[in-house]
Amino acid sequence: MASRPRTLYEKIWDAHVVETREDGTSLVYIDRHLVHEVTSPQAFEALRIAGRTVRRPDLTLAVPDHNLPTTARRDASGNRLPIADPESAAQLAALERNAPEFGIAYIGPTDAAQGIVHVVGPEQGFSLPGATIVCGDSHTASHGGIGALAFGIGTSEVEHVLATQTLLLQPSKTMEVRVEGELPAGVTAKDLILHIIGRIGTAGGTGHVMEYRGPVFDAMSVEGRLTVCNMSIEAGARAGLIAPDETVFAYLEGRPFAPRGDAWDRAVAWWRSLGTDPGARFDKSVVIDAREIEPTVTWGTSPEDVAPIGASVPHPDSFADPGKRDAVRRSLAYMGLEPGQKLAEVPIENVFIGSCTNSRIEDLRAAAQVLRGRRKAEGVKWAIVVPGSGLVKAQAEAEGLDQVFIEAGLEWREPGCSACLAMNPDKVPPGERCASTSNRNFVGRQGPGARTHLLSPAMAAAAAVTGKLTDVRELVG
Ligand SMILES: CC(C)[C@H](C(=O)O)[C@@H](O)C(=O)O
Ligand code: SF4
Repeated sequence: MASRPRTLYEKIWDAHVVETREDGTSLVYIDRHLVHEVTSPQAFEALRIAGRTVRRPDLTLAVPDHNLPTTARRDASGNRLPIADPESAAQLAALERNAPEFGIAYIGPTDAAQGIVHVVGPEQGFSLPGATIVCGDSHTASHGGIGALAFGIGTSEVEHVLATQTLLLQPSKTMEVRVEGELPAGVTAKDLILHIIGRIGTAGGTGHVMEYRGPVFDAMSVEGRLTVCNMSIEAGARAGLIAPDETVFAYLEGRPFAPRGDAWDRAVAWWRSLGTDPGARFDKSVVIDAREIEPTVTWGTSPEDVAPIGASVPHPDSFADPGKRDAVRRSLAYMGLEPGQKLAEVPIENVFIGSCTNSRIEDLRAAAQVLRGRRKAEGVKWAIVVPGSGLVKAQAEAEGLDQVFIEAGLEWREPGCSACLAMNPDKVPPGERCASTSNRNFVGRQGPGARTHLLSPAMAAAAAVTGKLTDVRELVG
C-alpha cells in the first residue's frame, strides 16, 4: 500500500493521536512521564484536591535532581543527611510523599540509580524510541537522542498527564538539520550543537521539531546524540530527534524498564520502520558542513553567542541587527570581556563538568583523558565533576576515572543538576568565570553575577589544566 512519505516526527505523531479537533489541536497519548521535584508539587496537590488518581502510574517515573546537594548524602553512621535550604527540602519531601501515595516508581537521593531525569530515563530503558515522552522540564528534548518525541511541559500540563496520560497539542512544523561530512579530531557532539545554535540562532527552531540527519549522527554514540538533542531547546525548537538505529537498540537492550523477549522483538521491528521516508518533506532545512567545525565556546549570555576557540570576542558593531548589537554590548559588559580579546586568553576560575548535557560516561572519559597525569592550574579555585547518575558514577569509579579527577585536583561529587543552575549549594561566585559543560549561559544561571562559558567536557578539562579557555587539541594530539 503506497502512502505519503512521512518524517520521523510525523510517524510518531500519527501513532499517538487519539483525536483531532476542528481547530487542528490533537489529543495525544503520552507513553512516558518523568517527574522531578521542582515542577511537580502543585500538580500532585491539584490531583489530591480534585480527588483524582494517576491514570498510569506504571508509565510515570519520579527522580529528584535539581535541588539535591552533590556532597555526601549520608553521615558516618549511614543516616540520610537533610537538605539545609527549606524550599529545596520541602520540594524533595513533597516528591517523597507524592510518589508512594500515587503509586509511582521513585528513585530517591540515596538510591544507586538516582540522577538527572534526562540521564536516568534512557539509562533505565524507561525512555524508548518512537515513544512520546514528557517531563516538566525544558531539557526533555534530550530523549530525542534515542528517537523519542520528547518535550518539556508546564506544571498544569504535568497535572493533565498525571490525570489522563494525554495532552492537547498543536502539531509542530518539521526542520531538517543535515550535517555533511565527518567531525574533525577533537571536535565533539557538544561543539557540533553549539555550532548549530550559533548558525541558526536561539529562535532558529521556533515552532519546529528538529531532526538531525546525516553520517555524523549515524556514527555518533547514544551519549553524543543525547547531548545534541538536549540543546535543541536552546535553538528554540519544541524537540530534537535522531532516527533510532542499531546503536540505540544495542544501548537499550536489557535495561531495567526496556521490553523483553517477544515484546522487545516487536518493538525493534516497529522502531526500525520509524526513520524519515525518502521523499518526505520538511518545512525547513539547514545544511551544516561538519568539517568546518572547531572546538567551540560561548562568549556571551545566550547559547547562540558562540565562536571557535581560535577566534576573538566579537565587536557588537559586527552584528547586523540593532537589537542584537545592544544585547551583545550588555552581554560583554556582564561577561567582563572586551571586543577583540582572544578567547584562548580568557582566564577561568571555576570548572563544572556535569549537567544533563554532558555528564554521561563518555563525557567523563573525555575529560579524564585530558586530565590524566595533569594538575589543575593555580588560578582555578573550584573544579567539580558531577556524574549524571549513580550508575554513571559507579561505572566511572570502576574505570578509575574518579582517581584521575581527584589527582588532578578536581572534586568528585554525587549526581544531580549541580552548578548547571543555581538551585542547590553548587554556585559560581559573582564576577567569576566558569568553564561549564552545561547548556545555558544566561545571566545569573550559575549564581548571581556568575559568568558562564559553555563548552565540551574535553574543553572544560583543558581549561582546568591551563586556567584559561584553551584549544584542547594543544593538550591531546
Ligand atoms: C527547573 C526546570 C523547570 C528548568 C527547565 O525547565 O529546564 C531547569 O531544568 C533548567 O534547566 O532551567
Ligand atoms: S542539569 Fe541543568 S539543564 Fe539539565 S535538567 Fe538539570 S538544571 Fe535543567
